[in-house]
Amino acid sequence: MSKMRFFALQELSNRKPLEVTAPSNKLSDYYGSHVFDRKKMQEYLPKEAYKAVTDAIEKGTPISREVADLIANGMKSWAKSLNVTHYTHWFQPLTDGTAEKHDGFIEFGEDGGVIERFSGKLLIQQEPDASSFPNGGIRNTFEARGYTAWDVSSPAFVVDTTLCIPTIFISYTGEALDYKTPLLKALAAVDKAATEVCQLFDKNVTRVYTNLGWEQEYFLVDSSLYNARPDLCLTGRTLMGHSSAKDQQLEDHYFGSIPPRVTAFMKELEIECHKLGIPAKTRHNEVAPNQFELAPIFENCNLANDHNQLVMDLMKRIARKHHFNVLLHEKPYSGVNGSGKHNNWSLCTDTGINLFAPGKNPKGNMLFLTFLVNVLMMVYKNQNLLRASIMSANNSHRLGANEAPPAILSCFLGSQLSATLDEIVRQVGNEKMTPEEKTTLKLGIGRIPEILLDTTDRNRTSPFAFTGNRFEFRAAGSSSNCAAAMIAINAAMANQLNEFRASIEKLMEEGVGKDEAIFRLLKETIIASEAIRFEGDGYSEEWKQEAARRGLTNICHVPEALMHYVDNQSKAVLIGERIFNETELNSRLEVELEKFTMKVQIEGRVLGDLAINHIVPTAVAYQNRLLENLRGLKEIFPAEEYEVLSADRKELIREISHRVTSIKVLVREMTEARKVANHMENYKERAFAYEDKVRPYLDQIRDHIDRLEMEVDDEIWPLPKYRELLFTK
Ligand SMILES: NC(=O)CC[C@H](N)C(=O)O
Repeated sequence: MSKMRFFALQELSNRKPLEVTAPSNKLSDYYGSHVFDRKKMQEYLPKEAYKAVTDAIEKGTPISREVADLIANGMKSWAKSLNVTHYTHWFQPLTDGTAEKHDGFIEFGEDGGVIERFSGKLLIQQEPDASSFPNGGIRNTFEARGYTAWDVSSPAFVVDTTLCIPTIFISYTGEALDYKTPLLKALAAVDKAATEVCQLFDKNVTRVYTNLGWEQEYFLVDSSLYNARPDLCLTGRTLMGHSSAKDQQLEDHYFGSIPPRVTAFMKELEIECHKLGIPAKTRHNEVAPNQFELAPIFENCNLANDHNQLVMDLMKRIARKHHFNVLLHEKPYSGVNGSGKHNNWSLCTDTGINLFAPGKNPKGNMLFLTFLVNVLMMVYKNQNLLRASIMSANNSHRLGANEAPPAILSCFLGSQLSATLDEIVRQVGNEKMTPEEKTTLKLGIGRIPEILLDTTDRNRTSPFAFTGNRFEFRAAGSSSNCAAAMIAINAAMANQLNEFRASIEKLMEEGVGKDEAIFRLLKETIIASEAIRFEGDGYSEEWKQEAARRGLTNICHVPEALMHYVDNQSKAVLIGERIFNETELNSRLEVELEKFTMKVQIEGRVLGDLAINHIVPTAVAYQNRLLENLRGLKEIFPAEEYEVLSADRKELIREISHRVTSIKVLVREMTEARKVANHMENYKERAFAYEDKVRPYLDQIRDHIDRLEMEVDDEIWPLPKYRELLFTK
């Protein structure tokens, strides 16, 4: 093993950036070339089939079997033009990735000869085995079979020689087993609720779309080094490793010049993204050494999320070509920045209004303020659901550490906008407002665009920050499926908007005018949600105390945070808005808890193995060399001098012994703790036991190993060190 580290370092010295050439100098020549978009549909589909697809996308009308056959045939013809041989339903089970099973177009024709066919039936629906994917107990109670069904709103695309059809994935009995199904429901719920609120202001609005712009952070590490670190290979993070003398202290990596091998990787990644119609736009070095970011232009949420899933997959594949491994884990290295996947979220009407951007007149601004204030209330009431939606074994290492938002939810608005809200509270009285009062208020509200233009500040420490025309949910983790956060946020927003509208209608029924009803309710909501507004440093210790005083929750314990998926408020939102039924919600919780348990279990096993089979033998070998040295010293020096000369080595031998013993004891105890937890019948108890009883050992064992790393001869240390992992370009 120890040789691996040195082979790896040797191999590295010969690496060169790969040559990457774009298919054309003009991006538009190949942008979307691998997507069955509207233009290609028009070209490859008969008129009636084209109309059926666009109707299905826009109005949700079902597609008949006959038409599906026509569409499938057209799709196949297009795919053949790209030398495609296989097709697959492409879906997003509750794992950390996507799923696909390729089938060839090959079939026997009537005369027994071989033909290539793709039927409407296969396009629309397929039946993978649901029991082999995480299903949170649904499979135990029902049949194992599952269905994948075509999501017409996301276009088919070609990767390599396979035609991929985005689908939802449900059980035989109709329960969602994926991220896409509830996401589509949450998007529909917020569409309906937001449209109804918009109609209080503007009857022309008939739909509200959700936009998502994600920012994918990641680390790259040379494949040779990666392969020499079993912990990286098996858990996605380093379970040990003393910090490098230099890491990100000098802040010299962020936005720095991108290393040539990385540029080559990024270029190829972007080309592949563009072929797939993924509007990749921004690339840069992130804060930690060897950390980078890719961000596209925002898109419709469902499509944006498919694209993010696709990008994560592309990254892994393209990185390998460039002799890199991409680390999507939220915290691959302790002590330096982790990786987030900030979700930029906005709502937009079919009349072209961004509901999180101030309007051109007081009326438009009232609409903006209404949505803004409802977001604050949504976050305030659903802090626990929002946290549950992004909490995981991985992300728990990131939250609250090295420039990542804390586990406390709060909203940053910027001081000016915040002051405007306070002003509304001040100006709206408890009595009926006079026309003059209303005019003054509206005038004030009318000034919002000017205010925002110059003064939208940024606050990197806020988990839910307003950034001028959208909100940025910064707590989401780099390896996660954005859908988890988007389901929670959009469902919660739908719920909040429904309540808001109901309250307005009630006031209006009681004879209060519409404007006044809105003002009053805005005031009430601003006051009620005040605790969630925070403009200061979200990383500071004071904020933790202040947040506690405000009654905000701060839950770092993973199972405890996840349990809030099923608290009363979360149920009111997720079941109330019909995103999940009771069974689905419980199964989701079970999947998340089990995922947590298994990740910690794997980490425990890997660490145990590395500690006992790699680190302890290395430490003992070094100790033997020290002993040898002592014996030599003793031979040639008089006793008194020997005592003086050998003192430090004796101390080191003692120290190494102490650490080796501690590691052995701790690994044994950790294994016992795992056994106890594994025997627990109930998955909730098991997850709690893993958090409370198993996980603490990981840090304790690591601590001894990291100290040994500083003591043992570098030449025999078996695992690539942080300085090598972080600084090799
Ligand atoms: N520059 C940045 O925005 C750092 C973000 C940080 N990597 C995170 O985990 O969220």
